[in-house]
Amino acid sequence: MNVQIREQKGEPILPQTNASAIEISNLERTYGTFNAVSEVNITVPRGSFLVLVGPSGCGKSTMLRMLAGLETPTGGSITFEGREVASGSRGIIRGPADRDCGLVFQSYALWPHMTVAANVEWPLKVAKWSAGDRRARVADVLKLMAIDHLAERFPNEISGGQQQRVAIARMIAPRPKILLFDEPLSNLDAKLRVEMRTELMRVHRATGATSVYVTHDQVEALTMATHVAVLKDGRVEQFGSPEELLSRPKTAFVATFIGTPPANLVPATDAEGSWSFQGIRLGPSQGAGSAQLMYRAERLGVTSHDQQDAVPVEVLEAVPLAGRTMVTALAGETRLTAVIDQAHRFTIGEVIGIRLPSEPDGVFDERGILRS
Ligand SMILES: Nc1ncnc2c1ncn2[C@@H]1O[C@H](COP(=O)(O)OP(=O)(O)OP(=O)(O)O)[C@@H](O)[C@H]1O
Repeated sequence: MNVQIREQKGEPILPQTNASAIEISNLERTYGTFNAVSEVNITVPRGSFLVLVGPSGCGKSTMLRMLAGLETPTGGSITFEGREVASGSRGIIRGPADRDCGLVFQSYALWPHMTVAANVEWPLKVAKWSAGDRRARVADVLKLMAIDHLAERFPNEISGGQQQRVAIARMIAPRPKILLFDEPLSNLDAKLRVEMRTELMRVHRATGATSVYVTHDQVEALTMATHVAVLKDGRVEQFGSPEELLSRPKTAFVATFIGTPPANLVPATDAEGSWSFQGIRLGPSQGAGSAQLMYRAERLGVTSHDQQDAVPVEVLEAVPLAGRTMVTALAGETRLTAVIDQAHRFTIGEVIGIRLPSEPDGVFDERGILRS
C-alpha cells in the first residue's frame, strides 16, 4: 500500500510504505565495564511512532543519542533508510547533520537573540534554501504549530509550552524523514503535557515522518505510540504495539510497568494442584513450583475481610475515578490494586478482603518470564 500523507492543503510529504526506516541491530553501548545498552534489535517501519519507555537509567537517552549521532555505539549497527549511519566497528559514519533527522530535547535550546521566525528559519539557512522557499516554509510550519502570531517575539517573551512548539517547528522545518524526541514534554505542567501530546500526534500525522520518542511515562507511551520498546537495564524487555504490551506482556516487569493501573502480580505456590497465596486457594495450577500470577485490577473484587475465599488486605489509598474507585492495599508485602465499579469510601488502614479470580491473566515463572 502506498499512502500519501499530506501536511498542508495539497502538499504531499512522505509516502508511507512498509519499508523500514530505522534498523537497529545488536546495538550496544558500554561505558568502561558498564553496559548502558545491550543487544538491542528493533526494526522501525517507515512512518511509525516508536516510543522508548522505561525507568530512569534504563538506557533510553543513550539509545536516542546514538540514533541522533551524538554518541558512538560500541557494538552493533544503526541503519537509516537502508544506509548504515553508525556501527560498533566503523564508529559514526554519518554525523548528526548528515542523517536527515531532527532532534528535540526536554530543554528547548532556542537561540535567545533570534525571533521565533528566525529560530525556525535557521536550519533552512544552514541547508541553503532560497529566501523565498524559507519564507514560505517558515509561514507553513508556524501555522502548523499554531504559533504564527508569535513570529516576531523572542524566546524570553513566550511561555515554556510555546517555546517547545517553536523547538518542534524548527525541527520539522527542513522536512527531516526521522524525528527524535527526548522527553520533550517533561518540563511542561500536566495540562499542557496532555495538550502537547495531541499536538505531537497531529504533527506526526501531518509530516508522516518516522518518529522515535523517549519517555519514562508509560501513559504518554501508550497514548502516542504505534510501536513501543520497553527497556530495562539497557535491554529491550518487549517490543510491540501498545495493545500487544497491554494484552500479552512477556515479562512480569512489562506487566507491572505498562497499564493504568498496572497489572497485579501475586507470588503463588503450587499446593496439591491449586495455586495458593497467603493460605487462600486461588484456582487450578498447571504444575509444581512457584509462580507470579498476573491479575488485572478490574478483575479483582472487594469484599469484607472475613470472607473465607478473600485475601485480607490493609487499605493504603483509594482514588475516585469517574464513578469508579481504585483501591490499593497491602497483603503482607504484596501490593494489590483493584478498580471497582462504584464510588466507595475506604478508610486508610482499614482491613478489607480482596477476591482474586480463579483464572489469572498470565502466569510468570520466578524469573518473571511468561509461562502461559
Ligand atoms: N557518559 C557516561 N558515562 C558513564 N555512564 C553513563 C554515561 N552516560 C550514561 N551512563 C549510564 O548509562 C545508564 C543509562 O543512562 P541513560 O541516560 O541512557 O538512561 P535513561 O533511561 O535515559 O535515564 P533517565 O530517564 O533518568 O534520563 C545510566 O546508568 C547512566 O548512569
